[in-house]
Amino acid sequence: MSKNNRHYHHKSKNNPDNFPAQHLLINKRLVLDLLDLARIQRHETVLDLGAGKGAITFPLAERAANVIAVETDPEYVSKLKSRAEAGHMQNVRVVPSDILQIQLPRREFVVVANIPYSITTPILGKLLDHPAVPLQRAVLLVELGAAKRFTGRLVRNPRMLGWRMSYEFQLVRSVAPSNFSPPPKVDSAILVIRRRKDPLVPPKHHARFMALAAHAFRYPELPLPEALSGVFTPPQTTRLLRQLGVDRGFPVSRLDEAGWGQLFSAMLKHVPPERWPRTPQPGSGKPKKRR
Ligand SMILES: C[S@@+](CC[C@H](N)C(=O)[O-])C[C@H]1O[C@@H](n2cnc3c(N)ncnc32)[C@H](O)[C@@H]1O
Repeated sequence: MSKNNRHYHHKSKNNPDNFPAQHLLINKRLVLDLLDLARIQRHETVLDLGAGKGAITFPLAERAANVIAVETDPEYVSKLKSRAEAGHMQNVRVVPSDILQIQLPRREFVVVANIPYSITTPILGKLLDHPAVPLQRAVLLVELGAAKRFTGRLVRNPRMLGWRMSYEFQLVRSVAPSNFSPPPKVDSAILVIRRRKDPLVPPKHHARFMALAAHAFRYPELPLPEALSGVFTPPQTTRLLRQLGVDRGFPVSRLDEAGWGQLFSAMLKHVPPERWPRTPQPGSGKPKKRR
């Protein structure tokens, strides 16, 4: 082992905080369940984000055309590489990078991963913020609390709403800490994310929809008419509420994705563009210094 490797060995094993969230999967049945849920097809490219020693990577390689295993811990990276070489698995590519820095495939891909829980939202953001990213499905192990938030009936933030307009989220089941080594302190869950065949917002209008959602969620507790004030006129709001089948006190956070789809189409159709909420331009929030 080189000096460098020894250093990392020491870092990752004796001081796990340097590589957080190294809770490796030890239940092979659970790995197979994840692969079954992902319905991998022979021609597909699959990403394993936070590949560890390859508990998911190598079973994936038996089913998919290409597997991209992303891992930052150099000790695990070299383990992954030697295992792929020893098994003559030419369809496994090990990418020694931070998940948040990688370039995602330009062609359709799937993700199956036991991700580092500490960066769950940034990972989902990378995968789901831009509908042009060709993610088809993701089967993820995440913290149970996070899975509940992503699948809950109430949506209180525009980013999550944006994701849910293009993807369906399903909490399949909870997973006990005993399935990992070392066991995490929290319960986990299998979260499945599937791209909608018909997105509720056409990708070309995504930025416009996000501006409307940001406007409406300024105060997530507000009833719908107040949340939409400044966009729809009072008579338009009355018609919209009737169309959605809700009353004037209905909180904006309770509107479901289909309701948001209707609301957004109504805006495009009936509201003149000068009243559509604008996405703030970078830097536009700060007043310019006077010379
Ligand atoms: C929960 S473990 C899962 C390991 C393996 N997939 C398994 O199930 O046994 C998460 C892995 O992600 C790696 N990791 C943590 N942060 C990362 C990051 N920002 N980019 C890439 N890998 C990361 C850790 O080193 C760890 O191996």
